Amino acid sequence: MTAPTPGFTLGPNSYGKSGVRLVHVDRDTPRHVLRDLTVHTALSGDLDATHYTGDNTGVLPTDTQKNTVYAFARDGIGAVEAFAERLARHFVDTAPAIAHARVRIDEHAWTRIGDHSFASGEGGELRTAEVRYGGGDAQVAAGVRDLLLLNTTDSEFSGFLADEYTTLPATDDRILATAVTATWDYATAPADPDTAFRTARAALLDAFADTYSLSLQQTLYAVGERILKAVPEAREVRLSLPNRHHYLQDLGRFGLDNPGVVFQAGDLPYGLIEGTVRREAP
Ligand SMILES: O=c1[nH]c(=O)c2[nH]c(=O)[nH]c2[nH]1
Repeated sequence: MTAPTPGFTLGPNSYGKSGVRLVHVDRDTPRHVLRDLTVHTALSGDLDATHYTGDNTGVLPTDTQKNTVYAFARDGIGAVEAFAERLARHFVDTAPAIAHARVRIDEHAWTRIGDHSFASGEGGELRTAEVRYGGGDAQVAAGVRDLLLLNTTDSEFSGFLADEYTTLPATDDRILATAVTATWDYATAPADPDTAFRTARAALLDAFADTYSLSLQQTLYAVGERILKAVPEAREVRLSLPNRHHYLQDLGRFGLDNPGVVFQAGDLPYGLIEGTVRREAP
């Protein structure tokens, strides 16, 4: 379809429902299982008409997309990656104008405190999944967001470039703290996405805990490499690591020493260290 006004054209576009809040209770046994998800859908395809003329023939409403999330949840959810893929395939395979679907899911953790009682997960960590489907194989990614990690020692930062604006002192012992966002793409979908997720998360934690860090960049690489080693299906890991600075407080004013005991947790600004670690073709 041609654009209504010569000289202008529609660029890439998508539409969907963001923030679909879904809570699922499995009551099959007295020990209930609680799942708490936020689902985001984004569809694209042959949608020139709605943009150019308001002809909505090909538009599957975002309200319908939201309803589909709830209807599909009635059968159970399973791994978030699998649930996202079910939805993505449905939208593309049933809506004629829709050629591509991206479904993202954030899973909110609840900690069991009884058969039907739960407490909120610590630190607000989310498990994330993202599926892109355009016919053929789905592309599946998994990850975590806001996973708070902190090492009280085994972290240095020195030897950096210094110019006339540099005031940062070199340190051979600092707190290293971050809120990890990590996403790993699967080259082939793992047979058991929950096990793959747990393996990747454990590798991430181990790498953070046992890497003697000379920079957060070095830690980023170590974490990414450890995930790729632990999960053979993972092809690439993308990491975003805010440096949650902790400032040693000068207690000399009060006649007190401070051998790495009392810190101010910084807020803004923060360093943001981001990078991708890839598996090379053999
Ligand atoms: O691990 C670090 N990497 C940096 O690039 C950086 N820059 C900075 O001021 N502190 C740090 N820490």
